[in-house]
Amino acid sequence: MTITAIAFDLDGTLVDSVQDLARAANAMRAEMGLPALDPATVESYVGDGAASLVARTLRDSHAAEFSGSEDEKRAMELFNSHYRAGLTIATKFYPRVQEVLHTLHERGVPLAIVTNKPERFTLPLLRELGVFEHFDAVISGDTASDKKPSAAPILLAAERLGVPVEGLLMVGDSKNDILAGRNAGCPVVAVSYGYGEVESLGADAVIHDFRDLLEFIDSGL
Ligand SMILES: O=C(O)COP(=O)(O)O
Ligand SMILES: [Mg+2]
Repeated sequence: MTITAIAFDLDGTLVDSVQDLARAANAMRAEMGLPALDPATVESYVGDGAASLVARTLRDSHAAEFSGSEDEKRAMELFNSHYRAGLTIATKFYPRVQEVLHTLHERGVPLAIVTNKPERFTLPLLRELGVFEHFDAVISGDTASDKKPSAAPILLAAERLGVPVEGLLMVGDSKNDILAGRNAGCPVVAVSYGYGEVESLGADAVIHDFRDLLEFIDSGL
């Protein structure tokens, strides 16, 4: 397998954003007269984009999906404004992410972000963390025709990077990332430290430390 480019998931893979997501969700809940949720509960609701996160944190239920009710619309507006005002208060890169991104960028490997987070958060977050310039394509949850687990955002990333999708490695922390990679026909590496349980989902490799990505890539480049 020859890897010519890499697409990274964002939340749970490059950055731990749970504290800021939980703060925004709880600020929304407080304004709606609801008690706070603990960050671990909010973490379990992350992965399918902001609308799902808002519906789930509003109802405190994994089964909740955004239906467009007046309550949900108000919750969405509140969440959006609180999260946009504090995208990187506590959000941090996981260990060794910056050094590996820098190494890959220096080597000239085309890099993309493929996240379910909406553009209005993804773009300023990458800028605030100082890594926006490392990426040749940024595909957010509302950039392509559909979100992960659809293949659409990965196919769009490959098109924008100008590489065949078979050589684009998808790196992610959740079932959605692995399924999207499989649906797109590209190799997949899962990280074990993120928000999803990935050990038995059929990724080509599961890594526990971000630096192990270099070894995986060097075996295929
Ligand atoms: O915003 C989300 O729900 C998850 O985002 P991710 O695709 O970067 O993990
Ligand atoms: Mg993720």
